[in-house]
Amino acid sequence: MANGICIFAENYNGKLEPASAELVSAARLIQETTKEEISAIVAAKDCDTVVEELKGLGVEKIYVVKTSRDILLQDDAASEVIAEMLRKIDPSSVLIPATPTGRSIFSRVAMKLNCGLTADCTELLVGTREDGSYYIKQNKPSFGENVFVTIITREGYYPQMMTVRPGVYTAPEASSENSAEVVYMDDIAVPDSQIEVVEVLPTEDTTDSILSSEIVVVGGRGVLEDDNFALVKEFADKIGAAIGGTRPMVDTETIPFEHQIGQTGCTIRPKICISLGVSGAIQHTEGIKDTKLFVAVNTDPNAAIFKVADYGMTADLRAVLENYLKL
Ligand SMILES: Cc1cc2nc3c(=O)[nH]c(=O)nc-3n(C[C@H](O)[C@H](O)[C@H](O)COP(=O)(O)OP(=O)(O)OC[C@H]3O[C@@H](n4cnc5c(N)ncnc54)[C@H](O)[C@@H]3O)c2cc1C
Repeated sequence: MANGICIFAENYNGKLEPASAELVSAARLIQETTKEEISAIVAAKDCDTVVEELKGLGVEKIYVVKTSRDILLQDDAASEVIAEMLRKIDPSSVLIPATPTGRSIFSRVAMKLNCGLTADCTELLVGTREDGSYYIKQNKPSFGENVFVTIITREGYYPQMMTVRPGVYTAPEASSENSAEVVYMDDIAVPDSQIEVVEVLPTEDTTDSILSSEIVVVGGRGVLEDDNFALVKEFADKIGAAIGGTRPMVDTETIPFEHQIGQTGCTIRPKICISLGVSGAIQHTEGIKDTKLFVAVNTDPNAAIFKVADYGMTADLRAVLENYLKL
């Protein structure tokens, strides 16, 4: 009988990807109800540091296939190895970061294991069947991000597999007091790959900056008038902030989708968030609710954004920014 919550430990150069560390928190929330063991799978050449990182985060059991080469960019070989690991472990659910690597490898793993794969979840909840068994409610935006749906893996098909959008959960604090059982699966062979990795280049992806920045300036439709956005960029530069926005900012291609904040965008947890010309729709404020200090500027004194702001300013954002930039 399938049992246990298993996390895919994505890693590069001997280090655990932050998106995989966040999954430990998602697994703990599931564990509160199902009481299952939390495990992780590692397939890597340099796995020692990754194993230590997972231990520190509170993973209870770590399954390792130590490889002679890095295989996570070789989807064919990696999916073969991971599918075999999961056949032996037989977990009831597998949580995977919704990164290009996670999506790419696990679509192949799902085929090999003849099970489903829900992509890009933004919330995982636990449901209970009449017979007392549990299942995962895999919530995610769908239909062009216009509706929010709950997907359930068909009963009897295990493991329930889902990729989870980075930034939705916060990684737990690591502790050197945590310990874990480490199981080396030496009998799993690593097959040859048809993929040769020629060179790995750093990307210019700025998503990281919005997820990790301590200060974020968020623009809404109010920023789209005149050349307000140029002022916002100048302001953000001056205070060393990353720029995020609401859906209209993405629809008008003012910012890339990766910088949309909210239910169907990303979740941010900066120390300071300055919101400019944003009305405060619930679908947006969901993505900023964990901000430590939240300041909002809006011309409409009745705007909903003021209900969630720590400090509100009923003012024209242009006047506010121009005055600040004169300082
Ligand atoms: C299923 C679903 C998922 C969604 N997901 C998301 C999501 O992830 N993220 C998201 O953002 N939205 C999302 N939306 C859309 C959301 O409902 C709102 O429509 C959107 O957040 C509104 O964006 P806004 O505040 O920029 O624009 P508006 O609601 O048009 O508000 C603009 C605000 O700017 C103010 N303003 C105008 N000019 C100025 C000025 N000069 N100075 C100061 N203030 C000014 C106005 O008073 C107004 O309050 C989703 C909707 C659905 C149905």
